Amino acid sequence: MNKKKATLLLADGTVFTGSLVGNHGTNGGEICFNTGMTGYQEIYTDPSYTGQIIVNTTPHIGNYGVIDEEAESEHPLIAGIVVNDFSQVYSRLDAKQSLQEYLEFHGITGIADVDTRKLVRHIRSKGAMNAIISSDIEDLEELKKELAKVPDMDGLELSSHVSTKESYYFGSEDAPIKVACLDYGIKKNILRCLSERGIYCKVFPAKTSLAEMEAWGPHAYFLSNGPGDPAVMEYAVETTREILALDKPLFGICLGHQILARACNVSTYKMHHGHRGLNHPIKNLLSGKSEITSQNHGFVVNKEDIENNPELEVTHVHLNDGTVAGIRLKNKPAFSVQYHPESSPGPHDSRYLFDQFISFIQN
Ligand SMILES: NC(=O)CC[C@H](N)C(=O)O
Repeated sequence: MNKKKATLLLADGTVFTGSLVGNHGTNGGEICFNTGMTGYQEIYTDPSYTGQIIVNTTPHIGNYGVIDEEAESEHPLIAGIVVNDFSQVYSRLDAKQSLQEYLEFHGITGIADVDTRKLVRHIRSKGAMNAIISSDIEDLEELKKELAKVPDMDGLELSSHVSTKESYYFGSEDAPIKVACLDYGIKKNILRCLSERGIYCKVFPAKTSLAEMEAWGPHAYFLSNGPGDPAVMEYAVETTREILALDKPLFGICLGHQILARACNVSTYKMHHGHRGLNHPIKNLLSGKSEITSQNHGFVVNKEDIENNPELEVTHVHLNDGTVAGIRLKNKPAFSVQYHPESSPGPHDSRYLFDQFISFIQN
């Protein structure tokens, strides 16, 4: 097969060449890598990756095609993909489409035949940075100019752009518990995990006022995952403070965890290259048990700020680097985790957190 050439240029000037996959074009974003061996479709459709170029460390991508049920949102919002061995053919009876067709349909540009081990080692040592993929522009000077236009993830607010425009319902209307979910870029599997446990969800746009959500009469609140920098989401922090004042149960995942922390005057900061994969070890400090978790974050909450805050407690730590992976409020039914108990993809070790949320609501 005749492959069209593509170029990947990193902000520090490093160049990789390979072949085009997906739609032809030029697109930039923050480059990051995910170490999961499965789940490319869920990863590409997770709204938290908006504006990011994803490098899959697992070499074989596309081999099982795509299937509607595995999309975590309606459209992939990623800025591109970088893979080693891209499979144009797929082997799965249920698959609807090839990954090539899917990426083309959604206008996503990617590059294959890249030495992804070398690239990942580079990102690991140099840290997160912007990059650009192009199948159209070969001139590096011209590509550098395009790359310079790509915004920095540090200080970027994206949630309000990816959030639902209108509120909607998820789950059974007859379910006994009503939870208001603030959509900062919510993954579908979170809604499935909640509704499977007897929760009727109403998903609200990121900037909905507390009064509008309270008018529905929810028993509890949920703060979703999402893209961008939590430090520039003052609107979400304000609403979260108002929710906390109600004393209703509150659960936050990933970006939602960072927002809850910020609402308690805890700062957040950008990590060197983040945590993205399906086998991140976490220790639950309350039970003493470890969990293998699914993760996708580039920002993290400040541990010292939590330790200096008498209202807060660190409940989970990341065993690779000691960063905070979970917190709770000591005097309120509010808690959050930096990782993904809904996984999809990933192990199900942390699903108990949804049950914990239910028990907070029932008590
Ligand atoms: N998955 C998420 O919610 C990501 C949160 C945030 N955008 C980060 O990168 O840290």
